[in-house]
Amino acid sequence: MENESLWERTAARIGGLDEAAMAKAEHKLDRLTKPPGSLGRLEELARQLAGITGELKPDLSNKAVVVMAGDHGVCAEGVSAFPAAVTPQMVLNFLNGGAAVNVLARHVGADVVCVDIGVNAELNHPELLVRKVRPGTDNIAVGPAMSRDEAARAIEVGIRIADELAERGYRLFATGEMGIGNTTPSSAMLAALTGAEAADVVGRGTGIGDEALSKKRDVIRRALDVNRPDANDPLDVLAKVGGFEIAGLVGVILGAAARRCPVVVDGFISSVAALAAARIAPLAAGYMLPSHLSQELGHRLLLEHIGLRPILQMDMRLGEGTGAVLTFPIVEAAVKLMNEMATFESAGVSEQ
Ligand SMILES: O=C(O)c1ccc[n+]([C@@H]2O[C@H](COP(=O)([O-])O)[C@@H](O)[C@H]2O)c1
Ligand SMILES: Cc1cc2nc[nH]c2cc1C
Repeated sequence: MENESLWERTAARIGGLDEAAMAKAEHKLDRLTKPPGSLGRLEELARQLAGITGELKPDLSNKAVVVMAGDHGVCAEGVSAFPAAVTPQMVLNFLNGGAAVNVLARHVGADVVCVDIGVNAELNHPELLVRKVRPGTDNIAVGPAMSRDEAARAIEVGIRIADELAERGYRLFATGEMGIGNTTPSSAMLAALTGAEAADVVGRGTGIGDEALSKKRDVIRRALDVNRPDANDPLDVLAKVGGFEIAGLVGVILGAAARRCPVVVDGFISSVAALAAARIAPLAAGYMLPSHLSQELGHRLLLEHIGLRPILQMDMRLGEGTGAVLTFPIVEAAVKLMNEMATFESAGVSEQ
């Protein structure tokens, strides 16, 4: 429709997985020199990647992790173990290549794309994508994080970045984020979207103690009470109790799915973005690849709601896209196995 915005048009463009390519992948996997199904989740991944890309041999070697950074007004309530000033400091760390995600990205041959979508500082660096919607959200404990229009704009920032990266040849994406305080809006969104009890989905984030944890639970209850987000309207939930980097990642996921590119979903915050993306466009879930199970309380439940089964369990809870980047080699290995292994016929191995 002509009057539809970019995010609505993008969501509408997302199609189902390519069933014919998945059937071909299944047939191919069953001809390889191994007992049927014996490569377990790797076979599942190979099939899904065929369904996503429509190819049995997709070239996924150009990989990027998009790290969206934003600040949160709710930090004023004392919900994090770290001060908000760490957000811009960590953005500079990403740009200087010194953060965990940089090390892991170098290790697996992926690029880190850092985006300022809502950091409360003026940051300049030749490699920083400055797409600031506003320097930080408002405090969700007293009112909405942002306007509906800002939420839509933040989603569209993510869509445009996925588009630009796909134009530059990137084919495999990972979600990453940085934002002191962002486990609070993430838990609020999770409770709002699923109806889960706040107490069951609020964790320790960067490592708060018992006192701050009970304050954080109270802040989330107040945020839901004051804002009354509409569970059936994901944009309303994002605007009222979300964050700019979360909305930006919704856009990255929708943009990647619309271009038939796989996107590996990182930890708790990224998974909340994935849940919101799946509520906006249910078919987008097919383009998501799981990564790890975060230690953050509520992540297991969250992944169950999206239908993602984590591949790794490393007791991580860092964010930045670290778990997703660590999963890249497994994703690439799945494609290689399907294409480089000998078949029973070619290797002269008896099947029975
Ligand atoms: O990805 C996760 O599962 C995860 C779990 C806990 C914390 N984090 C990171 O820690 C920050 C948010 O924690 P907090 O305590 O400030 O809300 C933010 O920068 C996230 O990237 C990330
Ligand atoms: C140091 C630090 C690094 C991070 N990376 C992602 N979230 C983070 C939070 C903190 C506090």
